[in-house]
Amino acid sequence: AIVGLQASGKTSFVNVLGTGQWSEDVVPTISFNLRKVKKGNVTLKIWDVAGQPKYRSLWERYCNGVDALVFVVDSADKEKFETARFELHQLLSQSSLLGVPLLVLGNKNDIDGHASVNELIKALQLDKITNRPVSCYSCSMKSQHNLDIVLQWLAARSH
Ligand SMILES: Nc1nc2c(ncn2[C@@H]2O[C@H](COP(=O)(O)OP(=O)(O)OP(=O)(O)O)[C@@H](O)[C@H]2O)c(=O)[nH]1
Ligand SMILES: [Mg+2]
Repeated sequence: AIVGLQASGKTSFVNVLGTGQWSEDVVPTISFNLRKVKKGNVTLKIWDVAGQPKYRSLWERYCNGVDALVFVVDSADKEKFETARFELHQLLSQSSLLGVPLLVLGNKNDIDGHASVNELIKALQLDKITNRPVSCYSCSMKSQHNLDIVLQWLAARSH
């Protein structure tokens, strides 16, 4: 399941994974989309969940039972880090999601002044998450930077 605040780039991520192509042409998600992406011999079944405030109460429902959680952050929008931190820890406090591996993506690293991985770890208090494996990568859907290691991370959590 892919969650995170609105406009962080969740749908762009799924689009780039699925088509290999970047497009600016993306609309805010309403509720959720279920997407299937085949990469080599792995088929990813992805819940792309909407990030606007009114949809955030849905996140737990779509995260329940998944092999991995991906939390996408706009690393160039530092004013939203506090809200992102709050929503992430709120989600992880749900007992149904105990132990599920977490990948935090600091997206939009093509934009000047974006936060580094270390800044994200601090701002989102990722060091306080002790009840599951946690990884954090800086990436860009636009330039496709680090998409290869993101895909490797996901493939390693499949069964
Ligand atoms: N510069 C830059 N822009 C990006 C990147 N990824 C996404 N965007 C832009 O960010 C905006 C939001 O992208 P979406 O993929 O719709 O974001 P979302 O997280 O799915 O948003 P919701 O569906 O509302 O939760 C769009 O204008 C994208 O073109 C990136 O890596 N770099
Ligand atoms: Mg979306």
